[in-house]
Amino acid sequence: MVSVLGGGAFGTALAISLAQKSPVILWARAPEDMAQNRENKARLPGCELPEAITVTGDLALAIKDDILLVAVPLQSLRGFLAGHADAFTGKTIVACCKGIELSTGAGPATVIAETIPSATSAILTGPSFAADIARGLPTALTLACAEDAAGARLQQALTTANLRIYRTTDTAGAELGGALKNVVAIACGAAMGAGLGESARAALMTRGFAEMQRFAAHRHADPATLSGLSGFGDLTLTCTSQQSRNYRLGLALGSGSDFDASTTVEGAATARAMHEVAVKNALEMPITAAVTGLLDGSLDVKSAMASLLNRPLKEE
Ligand SMILES: NC(=O)C1=CN([C@@H]2O[C@H](COP(=O)(O)OP(=O)(O)OC[C@H]3O[C@@H](n4cnc5c(N)ncnc54)[C@H](OP(=O)(O)O)[C@@H]3O)[C@@H](O)[C@H]2O)C=CC1
Ligand SMILES: O=C(CO)COP(=O)(O)O
Repeated sequence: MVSVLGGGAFGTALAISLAQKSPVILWARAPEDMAQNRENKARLPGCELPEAITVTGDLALAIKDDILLVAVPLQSLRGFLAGHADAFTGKTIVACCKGIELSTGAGPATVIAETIPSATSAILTGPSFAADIARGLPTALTLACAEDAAGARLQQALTTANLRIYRTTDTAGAELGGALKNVVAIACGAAMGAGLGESARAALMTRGFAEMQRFAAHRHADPATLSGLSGFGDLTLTCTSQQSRNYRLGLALGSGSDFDASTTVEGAATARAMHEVAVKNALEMPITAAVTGLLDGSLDVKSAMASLLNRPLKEE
């Protein structure tokens, strides 16, 4: 059986999809409202929880299962796993989060390996809005697991009628694609919010993808992974849809409107983390630098765009 740990939008959507096949435990740290109303009104309104889902706040009950999907934000992942390290010993842990840790520069697969070395670690990533999955719309994701046999088992276990899962052993590539596309989505949102137009967005997506490939090469990821669902696929979705919170943060920055600071926006911390790694390693990441400047208030969109346009001319 599969348990989903984390009662946010994505965890709830995955539980709803998996419940088509077998019973699922959905653990949340505040489960009461969801358990009572059979709906995650706060994070995924309008999606009824099927009977096959048991909502619980009892982590010991949820961790009894073999396959544990962990859907908490990346910056909380290490603390969450370390806080229950004994219970996670020897389990199969699939991180369902996207980002790079601010304190270490590590992605989710590395965080699992460092905190629970006895676990089999994997990542589930790719272009998918929680609401689409929960509504049963067709979605394709990437399951990355360094151990191919374990990856194949997870691929079978997690595929549902509407969730088609591809697999790879390149965990570094999969985690970087999912993390870095959020930074580019903030840049694209900012350009659109400031009225710079769709041609500017296409340029940012393309040159942002070049930054993603550069960063991934630095981490010895397979370039082919970046061209797949977890990289190019998710970049396309996130940079073009107002369903994306990263894109919406960018829109707010670009248009000078308010944004609810309690929203989960993985790209904000990831931009800062990437920028730090890039500076330390002399990696050329101008869009990431511009997004970091927008986020810390040291740049406005006009000067951020000027900083990109005024760089020395180069070959593509
Ligand atoms: N939403 C989407 O469409 C998709 C999201 N993702 C990824 O999924 C991950 C989670 O995002 P999402 O579900 O959307 O976010 P939400 O903001 O909807 O929910 C985050 C959840 O994480 C819980 N949480 C936060 N910190 C902790 C902690 N320390 N211990 C336990 N639980 C914690 C929150 O609990 P509480 O409610 O109690 O605060 C909340 O239930 C992100 O990395 C995101 O990039 C991936 C694909 C699609
Ligand atoms: O990762 C996602 C889509 O694949 C969700 O995007 P946001 O976190 O920007 O909402």
